[in-house]
Amino acid sequence: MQLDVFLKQVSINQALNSLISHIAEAGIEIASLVKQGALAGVTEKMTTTNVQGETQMQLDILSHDLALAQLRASTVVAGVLSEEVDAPVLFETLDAPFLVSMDPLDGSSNLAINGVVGSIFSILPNTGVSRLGEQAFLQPGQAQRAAAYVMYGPATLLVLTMGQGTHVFTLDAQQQIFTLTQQTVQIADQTTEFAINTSNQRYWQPAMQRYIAECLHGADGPRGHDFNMRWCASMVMDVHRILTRGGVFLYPRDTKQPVKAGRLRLLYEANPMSLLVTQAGGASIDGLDDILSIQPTSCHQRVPVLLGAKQEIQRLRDYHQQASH
Ligand SMILES: O=P(O)(O)OC[C@H]1O[C@](O)(COP(=O)(O)O)[C@@H](O)[C@@H]1O
Ligand SMILES: [Mg+2]
Ligand SMILES: [Mg+2]
Repeated sequence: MQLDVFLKQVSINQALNSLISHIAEAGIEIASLVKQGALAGVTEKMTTTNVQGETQMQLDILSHDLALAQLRASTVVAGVLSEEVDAPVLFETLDAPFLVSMDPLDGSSNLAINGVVGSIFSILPNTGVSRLGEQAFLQPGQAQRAAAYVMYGPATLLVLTMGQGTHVFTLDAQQQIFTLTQQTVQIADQTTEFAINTSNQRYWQPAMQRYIAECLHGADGPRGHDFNMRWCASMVMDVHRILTRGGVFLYPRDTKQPVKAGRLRLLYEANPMSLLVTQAGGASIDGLDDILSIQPTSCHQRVPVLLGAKQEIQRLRDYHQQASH
């Protein structure tokens, strides 16, 4: 089933359907640039840094521009918060029904090694951006109307939730149309696979030290079985693996840079991914609290992210609760 047919079947909200179609178009445009690699200059670094102080890749900027143009063209978006700009971009359509928070290119360090990258989108209701300005974006993740990522891998995928399950669409490269290939994804409650950047181990808190130590002890330790490990350095790819074959993805709080609560950004990485994962039967916490219930305090706020298999995330929550007493 093609994306537009699917949208008509599951939602009568034409504005939302149109917005998702424009996000899909942005994904198709970015995918064709990614596939050109060095021929399109996408592996080149810029001399500029973004608001996070990270060196931007040429494709970070191009993806931001392409996605912004599609969101503006939809006419149903009032403003866009992007990883690549300091303050939200407000459109002339200030009373339009939606706001979008986006990471136009996630995992961009992978471009240099021809690895998988993606784009992440969070769709929020417009609760008054004309009055509130950037405050209007500071809504908890549970307010999201939809969330999606586009994954630029061997195949280009659109993974979407509108609050009724998480669904996977694959791009037909010939026709340039997304087609439904997996409906209502379900993440298994248990897993024997974890994803974490262990080079940060010495900075983790005791609860995370305990969880990973127990996994590494495998069959000889308290868990009684061996664990496997994966780390793609691309949240889109790591989350996609969890949606398709299970597991947990962990980017915990650490003391590496004490001013940062975690590495990932709440409004355009943690929240949309948490909605996609919870809609697939998984869980997502910052250690103690559900990510989707966190009240944001600033646009580029960082947050620890532990998401995936429900029972493992509950175990992690227990360990954090025990350590906090
Ligand atoms: O470099 P590290 O510590 O492995 O971090 C990888 C994480 O950083 C990110 O690349 C951050 O995203 P950006 O590339 O959009 O800044 C995530 O995709 C990934 O999970
Ligand atoms: Mg990112
Ligand atoms: Mg990015």
